[in-house]
Amino acid sequence: MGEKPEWLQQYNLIGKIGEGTYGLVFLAKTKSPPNCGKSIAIKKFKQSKDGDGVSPTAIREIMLLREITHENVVKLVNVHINHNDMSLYLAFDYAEHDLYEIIRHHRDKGNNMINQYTVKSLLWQLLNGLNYLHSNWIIHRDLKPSNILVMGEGEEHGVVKIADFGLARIYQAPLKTLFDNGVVVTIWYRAPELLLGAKHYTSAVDMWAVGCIFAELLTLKPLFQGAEAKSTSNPFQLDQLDKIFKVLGHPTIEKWPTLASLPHWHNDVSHIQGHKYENTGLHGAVPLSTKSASFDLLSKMLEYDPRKRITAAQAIEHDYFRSEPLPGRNALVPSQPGEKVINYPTRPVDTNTDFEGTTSLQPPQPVTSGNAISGGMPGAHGINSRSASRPMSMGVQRMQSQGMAAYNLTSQAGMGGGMNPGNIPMPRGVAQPHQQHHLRRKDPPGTGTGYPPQQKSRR
Ligand SMILES: Nc1ncnc2c1ncn2[C@@H]1O[C@H](COP(=O)(O)OP(=O)(O)OP(=O)(O)O)[C@@H](O)[C@H]1O
Repeated sequence: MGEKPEWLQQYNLIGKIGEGTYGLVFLAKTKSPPNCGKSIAIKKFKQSKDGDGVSPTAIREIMLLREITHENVVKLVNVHINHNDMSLYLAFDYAEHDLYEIIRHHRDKGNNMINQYTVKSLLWQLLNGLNYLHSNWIIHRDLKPSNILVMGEGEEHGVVKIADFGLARIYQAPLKTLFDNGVVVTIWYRAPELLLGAKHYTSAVDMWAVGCIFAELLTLKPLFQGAEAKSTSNPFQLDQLDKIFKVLGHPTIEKWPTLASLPHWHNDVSHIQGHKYENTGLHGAVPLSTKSASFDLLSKMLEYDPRKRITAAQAIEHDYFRSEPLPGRNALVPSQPGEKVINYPTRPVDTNTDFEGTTSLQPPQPVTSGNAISGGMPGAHGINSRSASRPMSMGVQRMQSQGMAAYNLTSQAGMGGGMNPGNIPMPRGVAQPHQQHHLRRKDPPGTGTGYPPQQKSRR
């Protein structure tokens, strides 16, 4: 194990909490005031095989991410670059839960459905955060249940935080390279225009993913669970399209005029255009009345033509959110008086893994302090079944990290080994337009949205 980097000395490293596309995620606690004992999630980004460092483009993007401040977007609190190997560490506010685990918890309890109030509150806050990101010209591009975090006990209990935003752009540059590694990423939430070969991402791809997640919250099952084709440099995923068409029917040129210009629409004519899909309909896949506001909203999120797909700004104004039960800030409170509070499992922590990813860090220790952790950490003595069956076990292999060109940090004034965003205020309470700190990029008008007034009392 190497020397503990100097910047890390401000934290007590507790252990590993997860592993994703870009690297490992650790739980740490701040040592000194004012936030002594506060839980922090530190992401260590993988090095490329060549040991390349952080690219100038990545640095620029990260500088922008530091300015993101919204109640429904996870806060990037610190950036560290390890000069020895030019590896990158991002420190985020810690969230105890995520939608992947919440959905799994309900499924494991015998398909015990998530209550309507919780579904609506989770969805509204997800859209609220997304509206903020889109307003700042940030497209997430990899929205899925494990990237949608929910705060544990404390002042922000039950508040949704979007994670991993902007990272796809830093590490995945052009769409094509996503597939060049010959490994597989989750495609269940991928929009049809991307599956059909569209070269550019628009914010509509995120809205498609939200539609898939909405349906999954309602049914506890992924809506379009395609089998991923491996080792292809081609984003065309026939099985995933097949799953979509089985539910929604074929897209047509009449309804989606630019369809004909998408490369893969022509590539496999016999499969794509020739196949007949019988008895299709979204109503068969979700337990919603076709006349309900929820069905209307879901259909608008799963609109084939990305230009007609509902935007986040439009969605938060939809009638679904204006009818009972109204959405609230704490999505995890019981929806009815007398209803039982659900104790979602806390994240297990592997205390045997250090920042190098392998060595024994310290003897296993109970983790009880800190404001974001509730009810102890059942997995504090090693990874338990919860993390063992993270998305990897859903048959999804991980994409390897992209190479990062070496970057001479000394040329960047003020970018030392530790870069604290400093005094960006974190809004407390429900995000209001005036509380949102927009990025330097140009903001379109009318972008911020608070809860509808009648919802403010709900906790
Ligand atoms: N700020 C955070 N607080 C608590 N847990 C987090 C935080 N950010 C990420 N995690 C958790 O760490 C784990 C790994 O996250 P990561 O984003 O690296 O991968 P992923 O979302 O599972 O997959 P991918 O990176 O491939 O999209 C997930 O369980 C995720 O919910």
